[in-house]
Amino acid sequence: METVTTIAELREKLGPLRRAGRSIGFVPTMGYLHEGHLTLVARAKAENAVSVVSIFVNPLQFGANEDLARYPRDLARDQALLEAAGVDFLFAPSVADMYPRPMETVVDVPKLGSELEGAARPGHFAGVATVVTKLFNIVQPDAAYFGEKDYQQVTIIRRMVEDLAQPVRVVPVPTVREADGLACSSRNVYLTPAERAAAVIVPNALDEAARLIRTGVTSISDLEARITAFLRREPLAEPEVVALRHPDTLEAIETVSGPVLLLLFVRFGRTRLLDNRVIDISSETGMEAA
Ligand SMILES: Nc1ncnc2c1ncn2[C@@H]1O[C@H](COP(=O)(O)OP(=O)(O)OP(=O)(O)O)[C@@H](O)[C@H]1O
Ligand SMILES: CC(C)(CO)[C@@H](O)C(=O)[O-]
Ligand code: BAL
Repeated sequence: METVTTIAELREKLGPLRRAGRSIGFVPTMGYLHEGHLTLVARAKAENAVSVVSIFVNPLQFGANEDLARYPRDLARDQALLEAAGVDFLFAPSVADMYPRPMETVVDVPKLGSELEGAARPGHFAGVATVVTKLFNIVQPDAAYFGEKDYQQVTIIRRMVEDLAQPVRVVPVPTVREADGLACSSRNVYLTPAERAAAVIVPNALDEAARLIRTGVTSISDLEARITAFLRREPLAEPEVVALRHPDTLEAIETVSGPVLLLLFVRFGRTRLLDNRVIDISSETGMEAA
């Protein structure tokens, strides 16, 4: 694996490979890698001739009071993991290389980006869309791999790619979980042991929602209230977003009449955990009694 730290050097390395017709698979990350990231990497490697992973903690997507400064970083450990995974190129640029002067240009998907996580983090998704567009322009991948854990993010990126005809195939990858069901996330390291133990309530709430829907609860407001109450049974959990939405458009719906997306943002202390599940009772087995 080669670690490349400048845009110019990466372009120099990838240009001949692209011109030789070798497909490039790209995994953008903010580092501090875990099994979720490594699953995206495995897909990118399996489906492309050349694999590129970026590690860049993007200041544009952090609000003034967020965790940019303390976001976990360990480049040496990440390099060892990516080397072992057989990645071809790690792109780890500095902020000065990505943003030599303040950005005047912004890519925004304002409607999808201003609600749910976007309502709690104003400007976050414009920061994501802008850096992902810039990374796509630098890497020019054939395919880019994103985790479904960040469901709103991948929905926004798919829409951006469609609207702007960006020549990239966006590949969503299912959420990878720890043994107790908690979604792998770099921010899990912020949790105290008590918060980590309590966090299992989040995947359990996804199961509870599926159970309620299977037993015939169809009112969205009823379901949201019952899932919020379920989460509140855990004293360390502070539910911030409990939303059932249309899985493709993220639009609000009133009743369950097909597949529905449950999005959860739950705070434990200062740490916000994300999770989600598309619940489709027509494809779920094991009907339960109410
Ligand atoms: N558990 C997971 N399963 C699959 N993909 C994941 C998982 N966690 C993160 N990803 C994906 O990895 C990519 C890089 O994400 P990022 O580096 O922000 O990691 P993260 O664990 O989501 O970090 P954070 O804790 O800051 O949310 C994103 O596409 C993200 O959706
Ligand atoms: C896609 C991304 C790498 C853009 O900075 C980031 O939002 C992330 O890690 O999910
Ligand atoms: N959603 C992953 C990146 C972030 O939280 O800023």
